[in-house]
Amino acid sequence: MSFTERIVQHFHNSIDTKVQASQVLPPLIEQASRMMVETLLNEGKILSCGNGGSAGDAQHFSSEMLNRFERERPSLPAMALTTDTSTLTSIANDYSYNEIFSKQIRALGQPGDILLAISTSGNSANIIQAIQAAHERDMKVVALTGKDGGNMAALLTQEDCEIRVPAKVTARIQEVHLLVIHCLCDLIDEQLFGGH
Ligand SMILES: O=C(CO)[C@@H](O)[C@H](O)[C@H](O)[C@H](O)COP(=O)(O)O
Ligand SMILES: [Zn+2]
Repeated sequence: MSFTERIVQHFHNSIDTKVQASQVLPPLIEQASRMMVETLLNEGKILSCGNGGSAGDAQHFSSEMLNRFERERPSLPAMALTTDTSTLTSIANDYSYNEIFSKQIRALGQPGDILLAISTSGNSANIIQAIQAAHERDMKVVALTGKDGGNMAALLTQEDCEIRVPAKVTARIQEVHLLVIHCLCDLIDEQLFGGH
């Protein structure tokens, strides 16, 4: 296979994954957006976390809340837990990498806030502990997952929402996660500032 064919194959795989996801995820994305709007209307905030590419997605979401998505509107309260390297390294160094998000949630999370927990496998230990900490703080969880949902899926309650991409390749799952994030931003703006 030439590099061009290889690249085209990536594009086609990504397109196919998005088509499959479009057939199952819309109701879950709508449900998650309504959860987030309810939190924001009640003076709550959205905390986000993930590892690697998903850390980028966590920051992508918070930046579009704090700044804006596509329309001019006031800033919305969100915070990625993946950016403060002094906090991340000190928690990992003094306690465990598994606690880098949960320790922050115990300090920052308030009842009614939402945790956006992103993991393509659903098995990253620090995301598992983040969800446990969020529940301890009476927060709800919106989980972006993939594969079989991993151990995260069993942790989620009826109050939470899991948006699980029907795919097994991490990169393809992440490509859908980013589209989901943009759908969430659009639906949040539409509910808060649009006609709905
Ligand atoms: O972005 C990629 C792969 O495309 C990687 O950096 C990936 O994010 C890392 O392997 C993460 O550690 C995977 O964690 P998770 O998605 O299973 O929670
Ligand atoms: Zn990636």
